[in-house]
Amino acid sequence: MNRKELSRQIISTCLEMTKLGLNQGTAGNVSVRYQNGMLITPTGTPYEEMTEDSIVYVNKNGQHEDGKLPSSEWQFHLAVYETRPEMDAVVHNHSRNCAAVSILGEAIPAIHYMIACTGTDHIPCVPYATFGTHQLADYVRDGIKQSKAILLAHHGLITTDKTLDKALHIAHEVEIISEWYLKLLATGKTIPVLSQDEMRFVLEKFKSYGSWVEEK
Ligand SMILES: C[C@H](O)[C@@H](O)[C@@H](O)C(=O)COP(=O)(O)O
Ligand SMILES: [Zn+2]
Repeated sequence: MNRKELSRQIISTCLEMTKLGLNQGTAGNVSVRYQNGMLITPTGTPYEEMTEDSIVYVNKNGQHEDGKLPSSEWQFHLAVYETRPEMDAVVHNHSRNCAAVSILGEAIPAIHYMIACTGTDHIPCVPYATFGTHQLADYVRDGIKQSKAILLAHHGLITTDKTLDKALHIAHEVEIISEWYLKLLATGKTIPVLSQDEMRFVLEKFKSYGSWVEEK
């Protein structure tokens, strides 16, 4: 796909993220793998104001094209592409329930089988580091090896997949799961979780189920 088309897809993913209630203000950023690096949203720009020309090319060494400033989180986007060569899209947001759960600094366990949409049986949470830092990118590099979705403590969520649609779809699912988890925690009761065997079974079934099919 050419740069123009990919840039359009990035902007429509951002707008869809807002429509789904997954973002507010200028929080969040979106990228796709492109040539020897990535195309990424500009920093601090409301999604409604973005045009194809606003999208920034950053190469794999972190150099960006002149006259444009990439997202402050360009380092963690590159870290995902380095760590997961099979993935081509990254979505980051501060959705309400994901950001709230991230403050606990703990993984979400297998409270519901839909967690399997992340490719594993829990949603890991990486430690806090200041936004836009190398340290945060290092935490992301570690976390994203385990799952297509990771919580960033005191911050939000990152998802990755082969396409923007899929990465956004996972972000939406994880937001709903986070909401369920917060409701369950509020009961004060012990929360039952699915067994590892059951989650392994669901993960297998997802390989041939609907939009969760793994493309080779
Ligand atoms: C302060 C920023 O909002 C930070 O939280 C970053 O992680 C973010 O989500 C948006 O930053 P950019 O506009 O630089 O992409
Ligand atoms: Zn952020």
